Amino acid sequence: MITIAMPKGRIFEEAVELLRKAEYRLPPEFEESRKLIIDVPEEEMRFILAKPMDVVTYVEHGVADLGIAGKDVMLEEERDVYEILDLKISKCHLAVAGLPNGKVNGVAPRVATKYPNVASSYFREQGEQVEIIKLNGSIELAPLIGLADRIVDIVSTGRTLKENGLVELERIAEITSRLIVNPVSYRMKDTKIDEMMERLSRVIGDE
Ligand SMILES: Nc1ncnc2c1ncn2[C@@H]1O[C@H](COP(=O)(O)OP(=O)(O)OP(=O)(O)O)[C@@H](O)[C@H]1O
Ligand SMILES: O=P(O)(O)OC[C@H]1O[C@H](OP(=O)(O)OP(=O)(O)O)[C@H](O)[C@@H]1O
Repeated sequence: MITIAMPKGRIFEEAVELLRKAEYRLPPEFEESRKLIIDVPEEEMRFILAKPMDVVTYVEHGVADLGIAGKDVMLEEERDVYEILDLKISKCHLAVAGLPNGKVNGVAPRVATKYPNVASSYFREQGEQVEIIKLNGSIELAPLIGLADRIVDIVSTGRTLKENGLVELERIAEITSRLIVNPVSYRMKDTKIDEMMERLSRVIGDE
């Protein structure tokens, strides 16, 4: 039996589609129910459904053997898990954005973000002193309302930036979802995990 932590939200649908393409027989419960634990006995698999930021926690603690997590989450927190496969789904990038010709008042620009560690290390590497303001969502609001001078956030289509009159200033990192594994599970259940990697690798897109 193998336990996989799946992120609820936007990655979920693409991840389920990828698993089905790899010929894992997942029941309609995946779309239809509000259950947080879904057992698939014919595949000897158990799926647990978690918040995207929490998937790594379940895998690190070993209550899930595997998980699917955005690279953004992996970059934000150093965790004791192995990243074993780029699933090439939920593509987006992390970027610095702000108002066009936005002026900075004071010495250290204020940067609003859901990713305080990524933002701090990025600006440290740039040799720029900033004040980080942690938010949990609607990051684009911060410069509009005067909470921050810039933001560090996910950009996908660019629509949220555009519709809020913001512009991308610097690109920080390319993001896709990754298959992650608990180090002990990787040793104990290597045959089943390797088989899963092979099956997924065959159906992952090339772009
Ligand atoms: N606009 C986007 N387009 C594509 N992928 C995205 C986008 N925004 C985020 N992602 C990716 O999807 C992952 C999950 O995002 P999602 O919005 O579902 O969850 P969340 O914002 O962390 O959680 P919640 O909104 O439930 O608090 C992110 O970690 C990132 O890798
Ligand atoms: O470039 P786009 O295609 O417009 O996508 C980018 C937006 O998507 C994410 O937000 P999400 O929808 O997860 O909402 P949130 O603000 O609650 O995090 C991200 O934080 C951006 O705001």
